[in-house]
Amino acid sequence: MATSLSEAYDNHLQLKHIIPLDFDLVHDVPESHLWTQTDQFPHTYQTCVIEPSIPIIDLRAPNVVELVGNACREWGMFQVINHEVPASLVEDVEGHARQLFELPAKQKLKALRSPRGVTGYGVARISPFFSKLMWHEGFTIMGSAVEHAKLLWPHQYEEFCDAVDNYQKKMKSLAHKIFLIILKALGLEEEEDDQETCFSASEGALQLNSYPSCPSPNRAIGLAPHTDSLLLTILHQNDVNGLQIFQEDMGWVSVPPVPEALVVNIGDLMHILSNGLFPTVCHRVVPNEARRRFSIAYFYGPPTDCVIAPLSKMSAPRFRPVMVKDYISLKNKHLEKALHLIRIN
Ligand SMILES: C=C1C[C@]23C[C@H]1CC[C@H]2[C@@]12CCC[C@@](C)(C(=O)O1)[C@H]2[C@@H]3C(=O)O
Ligand SMILES: O=C(O)CCC(=O)C(=O)O
Ligand SMILES: [Fe+2]
Repeated sequence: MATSLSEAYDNHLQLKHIIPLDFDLVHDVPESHLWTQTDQFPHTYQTCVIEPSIPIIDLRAPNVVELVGNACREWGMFQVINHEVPASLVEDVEGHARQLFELPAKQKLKALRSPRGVTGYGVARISPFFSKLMWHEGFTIMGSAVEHAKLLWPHQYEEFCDAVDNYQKKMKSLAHKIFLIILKALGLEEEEDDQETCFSASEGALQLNSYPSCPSPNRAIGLAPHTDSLLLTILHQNDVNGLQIFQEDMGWVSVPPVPEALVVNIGDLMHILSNGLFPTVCHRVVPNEARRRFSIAYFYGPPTDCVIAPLSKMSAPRFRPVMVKDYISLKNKHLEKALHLIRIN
């Protein structure tokens, strides 16, 4: 029987790795969230001084394949405009996310993720890998959000559900469109490769992120450095800075919010498909002292029983074939080391 995306993520967590801090109650960064002096800060805190900019690509540009290909090779990330997702829908979902995270902690805990579950309210899934907690709270949706939304708003959950359903549909078709552009950039014509057939039934997950304003932003982290696991991620950010990507030669580079643009980044599975040609981009979020940041991330991935391997046209494969669900388990256990475990040396 096919494994669903949420089943693939099933692993048992302790409550301390699920319940976020009640940020309304704190006026300083508690010990549990203090990230200075930890040897777990994987890279320096320093941000890049000359800010190079991540490409902004018009999806209607005649040379879109070339632009996307260059951005994927050089950055593993780009922003898209003219993506045809209505601004009103994005604003609507952002408004609902704001309403959700502004509920009193007691109310939000009603929709807490279960220790084995993947959907609902809680800290980021990567939290157990770090000794310090993050200045962040999240709400994960896979498929319908009804079950959890009913617990939050027993009488008016429908508006929330309709908005996120609609958003997921739009994201899915946009993600598929961008995925096909990326395949073309890799020199593959539609339906040329067997793997593509598997991808046509791709799945997705939606993550609402909230990063409350932080009294001491240099001593806390919004979201610790990580790469996204699936094929690609499409992100909307509100107008509060915070997202940064790590580039070997430059350090941390900010990804500024651009009105109406969506951020696209390569995930681990795309890195494998491209045989390492496209980097899976390491990113993090730094907190803001004055304002609360919101983001909405859509993760696009193939069905979990699909096998992922470098595209057949690539010579000298650098990764061995892996089933999506097995890669997810590896990532759940080993985080960023997962990619090395499937590398052919
Ligand atoms: C479909 C996904 C993708 C997940 C896991 C699951 C649901 C939530 C996603 C995130 C969201 C926050 C960062 C991340 C790294 C995390 O901790 O949870 C993401 C992760 C991944 O890209 O692996
Ligand atoms: O909030 C952001 O900008 C980043 C979110 C993110 O990296 C994620 O949800 O995986
Ligand atoms: Fe991410």
